[in-house]
Amino acid sequence: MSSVKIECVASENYKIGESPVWDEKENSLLYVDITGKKVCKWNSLTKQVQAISVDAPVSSVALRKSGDYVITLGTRFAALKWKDQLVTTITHVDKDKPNNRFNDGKVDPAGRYFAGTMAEEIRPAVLERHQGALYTLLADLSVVKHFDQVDISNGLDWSLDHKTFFYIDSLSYSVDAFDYDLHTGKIGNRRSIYKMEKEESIPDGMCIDTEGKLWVACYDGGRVIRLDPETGKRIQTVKLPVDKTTSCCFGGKDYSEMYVTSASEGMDKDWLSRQPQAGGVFKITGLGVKGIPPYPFAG
Ligand SMILES: O=C(O)[C@H](O)[C@@H](O)[C@H](O)[C@H](O)CO
Ligand SMILES: [Zn+2]
Repeated sequence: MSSVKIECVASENYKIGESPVWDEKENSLLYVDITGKKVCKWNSLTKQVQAISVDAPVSSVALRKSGDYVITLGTRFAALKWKDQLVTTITHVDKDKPNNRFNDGKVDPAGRYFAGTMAEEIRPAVLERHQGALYTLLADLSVVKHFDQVDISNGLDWSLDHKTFFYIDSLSYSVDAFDYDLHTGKIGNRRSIYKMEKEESIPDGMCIDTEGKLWVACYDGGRVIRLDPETGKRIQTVKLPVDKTTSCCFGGKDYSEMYVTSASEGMDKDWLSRQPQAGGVFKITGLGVKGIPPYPFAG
């Protein structure tokens, strides 16, 4: 049996750390601090963090085929040139909703960038309901809207055979599945595959492993849980030393390490003094399971 080890690799008390994504070419973990308005890069060789400040809440970052990155910034999809620290808008969504921002985003196996929106939070998980929608940015830089009435658009990933899309709208306390057509990028036949237990609190970011099992970060639950989408059962729980675990991805050598982001926003002094690593980024080793490389945006 492997023994699970957890280490805090970046302890900067980010406000809302999110969207971890492994950049193999750079031996680095990319992630964002949403309300801290920063895109960060942690170099696994030097252990140093580089950060680029942006002018709006930045909720996700993805690799790009042509090099560099794409991000969701406010209600915009934007291109990020790391070396030049240059951000250029690609396109806007939710133009009629000035109080909205993007949240989690991820690229599908065909290179489409999926990302959803939500109303700005008054405090964690408290916001005007049903304001969000799920979008895709296509390689030709056009945008498709899949559905609206979303509360907090969150974790997303695809099954290993690319026939299922997994999705979390946090306030439904459910992990959902859709049939997925990789050829067209269309989704349908929504159903719930897992309902959160009370102590797991709010489902947030999510990723898949090489065995087709889902890992879900539990916001206010201080853990990541491993789910079998076939049986709808939880098969593992890994607790972290912070409550506000926001998202997870695999990275490192052969994608054998898991990286977990967390938040500190919304915690009072007392809570923060009990959890000094709140807002940190964690590396979990010894899980005995690997992940798959992130797909780059095709545009
Ligand atoms: O990390 C995110 O995805 C959101 O932007 C956060 O704000 C939390 O998820 C939310 O507060 C809990 O639902
Ligand atoms: Zn999230």
